[in-house]
Amino acid sequence: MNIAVLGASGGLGGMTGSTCVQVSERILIDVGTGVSQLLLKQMQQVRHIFLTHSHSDHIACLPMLLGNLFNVADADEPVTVYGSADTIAAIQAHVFNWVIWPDMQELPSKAAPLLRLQTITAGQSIAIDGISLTPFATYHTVPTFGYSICKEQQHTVYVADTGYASSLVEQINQLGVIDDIILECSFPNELAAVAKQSCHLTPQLCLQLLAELTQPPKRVWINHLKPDVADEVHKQLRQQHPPQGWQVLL
Ligand SMILES: Nc1ncnc2c1ncn2[C@@H]1O[C@@H]2COP(=O)(O)O[C@H]2[C@H]1O
Repeated sequence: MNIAVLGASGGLGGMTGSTCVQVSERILIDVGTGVSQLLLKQMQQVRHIFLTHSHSDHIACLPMLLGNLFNVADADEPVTVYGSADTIAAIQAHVFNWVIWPDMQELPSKAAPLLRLQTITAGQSIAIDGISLTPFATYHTVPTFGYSICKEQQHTVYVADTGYASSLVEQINQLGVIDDIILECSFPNELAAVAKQSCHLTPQLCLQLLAELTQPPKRVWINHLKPDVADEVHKQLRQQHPPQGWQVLL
């Protein structure tokens, strides 16, 4: 996998920070607390941020990351934040509202802003620096995108937060040959009811989803374990064996 998962936890207090995936020096998916793995100079290189959804474990550090870009990004090379219409509307209303954080779409000036918010739709590919990112809908409590990422002849699918749904299986089956899939597994099997209610996966549901993929991914990476139940999820993942195995991202 030629992509760095800087934050693989589904919350706070885990082995790593919360969700942040570095696709390249300039491209991130989500800005959870895992972004703090980057040095200041590395943060200042980021210009494209793809959001999966509006939950705070995925956007918590977005305002402060933009703060670090204030003196380096400019109208010639602004920061673009991409997301579904729902996600963009949520961060506009609840983050960049001058109360939680200044609206950086108006700074340093409305004419030449630091930040652009760009709505994207499922199936719409965005190409940046030879890398293509295509969102698809997952099954979660708020509208959520996973991303199909094609980079250097490698196809990685970052599934993001999701529960089990046959519609998700169909979506992934349409993505073609997958080298690496990054799948969430938030709760242990005995919390299946909580997983169902909050639209997340358990080890059993991960196995079921993988078994239903028509072209099995070459490698499976698991993330987004909830910190308070992570030990049990680890144990259950070790006891179950999809054909290609799976690795838990820390
Ligand atoms: N009924 C529920 N619906 C949604 N989220 C819930 C519920 N119960 C607990 N939660 C927690 O709230 C969290 C919100 O972020 P997540 O979706 O990552 O994970 C969710 C769960 O850990």
